[in-house]
Amino acid sequence: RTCVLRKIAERTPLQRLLEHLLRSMEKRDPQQFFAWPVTDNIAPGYSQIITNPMDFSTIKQKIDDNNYQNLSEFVNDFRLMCDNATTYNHPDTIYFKAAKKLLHVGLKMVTPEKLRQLRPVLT
Ligand SMILES: COc1ccc(Br)cc1-c1nc(N)nc2[nH]cnc12
Repeated sequence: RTCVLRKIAERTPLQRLLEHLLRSMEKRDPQQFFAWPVTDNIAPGYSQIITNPMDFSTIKQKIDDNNYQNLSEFVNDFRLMCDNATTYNHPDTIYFKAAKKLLHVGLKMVTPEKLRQLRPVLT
């Protein structure tokens, strides 16, 4: 009988910060346009136009894999996700507009002032 030692996934402080920010950002995407990877079925030719796809589920996986070394890498993926939507979609589409709004709201969550307010909550 092999006794497998289960490594309980302990969260680093950075992972806890990023998970909190991810949850807050996901709330600002009620239509869930950014919840999952964009497929070529949904958006014809997407994979040819967007070379570095990104979405919230991928960001979540990277947090769980402890793939982000710092906040900036997380913010870069968030920005990439929004920029992809404004690259592929025309300005008069709901996706372009949703991406612009989401980027703006999301970046406001990571200002020094907002992060200072978070410290006691997360530590
Ligand atoms: C996962 O993507 C979607 C899911 C459901 C629906 Br309806 C639309 C999208 C979507 N469509 C397009 N053209 N551009 C995007 N950028 C991010 N989302 C999208």
